[in-house]
Amino acid sequence: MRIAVTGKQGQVVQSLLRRGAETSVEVSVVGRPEMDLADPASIAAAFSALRPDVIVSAAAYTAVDKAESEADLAFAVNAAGAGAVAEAAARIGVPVIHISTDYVFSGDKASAYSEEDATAPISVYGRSKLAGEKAVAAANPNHVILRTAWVYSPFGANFLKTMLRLSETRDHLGVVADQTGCPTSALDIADAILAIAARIVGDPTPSLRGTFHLTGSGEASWADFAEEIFAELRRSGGRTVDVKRIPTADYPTPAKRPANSRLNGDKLARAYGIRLPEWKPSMKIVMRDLLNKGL
Ligand SMILES: NC(=O)C1=CN([C@@H]2O[C@H](COP(=O)(O)OP(=O)(O)OC[C@H]3O[C@@H](n4cnc5c(N)ncnc54)[C@H](OP(=O)(O)O)[C@@H]3O)[C@@H](O)[C@H]2O)C=CC1
Ligand SMILES: Cc1cn([C@H]2C[C@H](O)[C@@H](COP(=O)(O)OP(=O)(O)O[C@H]3O[C@@H](C)C(=O)[C@@H](O)[C@H]3O)O2)c(=O)[nH]c1=O
Repeated sequence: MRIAVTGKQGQVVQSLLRRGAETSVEVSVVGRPEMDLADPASIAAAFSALRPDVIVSAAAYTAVDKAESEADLAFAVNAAGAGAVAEAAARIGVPVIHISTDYVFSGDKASAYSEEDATAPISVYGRSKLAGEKAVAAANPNHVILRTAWVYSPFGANFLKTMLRLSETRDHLGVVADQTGCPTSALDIADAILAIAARIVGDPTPSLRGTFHLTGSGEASWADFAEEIFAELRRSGGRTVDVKRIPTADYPTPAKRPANSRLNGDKLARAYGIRLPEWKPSMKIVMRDLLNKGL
């Protein structure tokens, strides 16, 4: 199977490359400077020569706070750009697997969000990603939209790596305890993408198409996540860092984040038999990878 994925250094694209190297799946990356999602003219041409079986749309403008002051760029990349990638897939007759986010929800619901729940993003990033979902669905009926959340990995920038970096200079950290979600390893996402791609290529079954939630199993607040990271750091002989559990109001940011980001993964489990592992063991795998590299 040949997969073309958008982006180069991103967490999901790097995880797919690692998994591709471990399997017989051929993963090609399509990204800047040759293909810029903010430049529609560069998108269509980028895929035809590769002749992929499936296109994975993993690149996005992901700077949640910066998006508040760069809305035009966030929408160009996450909405128009994502739509153009899905259109490129439709033109060459292949499915597109597009990655979206928990931030399409407001966070007001008391329990985990299902795919049927109403979207109501509270940030520019969330609104741009929701517009991207709609553009993808309109451009290519042969689509799988995977909403994931709180992604971490040995690659790129993420909360886990931020915590490890801060641990080098800080003994105490205030971390918000009233936002709840599902930490998700990009390596687990890559495994799921490969399994989904293998199923949909050549199988037109309608129940395999549409929007699905895909996150690590279990749940945590950002403070729980940080505490687990520092507990693992300590177990590995690293420094001790105390987490002060704080309310969101004590950590002001330009973008609002949902208080409840938990996603219910039952639909994906029913359609594909896929459920991601619990977040704690997956987190330990990623931490071991990072600590072995000396980060
Ligand atoms: N990170 C998270 O916590 C979450 C992410 N998601 C979604 O998952 C997907 C993957 O996220 P993740 O791997 O973390 O992303 P990263 O932030 O790690 O990487 C972003 C990727 O997008 C690429 N990119 C950004 N702008 C452009 C552009 N104008 N043209 C071409 N490529 C561009 C980057 O390119 P380059 O390689 O050149 O830097 C990079 O490869 C995204 O759709 C994101 O919205 C969903 C939920 C949570
Ligand atoms: C660094 C830091 C953050 N925080 C808080 C701020 C925020 O509420 C929360 C997470 O902060 P971050 O900015 O790292 O994460 P954020 O950029 O909001 O992460 C999001 O990224 C996008 C791309 C998504 O799609 C989401 O699923 C989600 O993963 O932790 C603290 O409380 N203390 C700290 O020291």
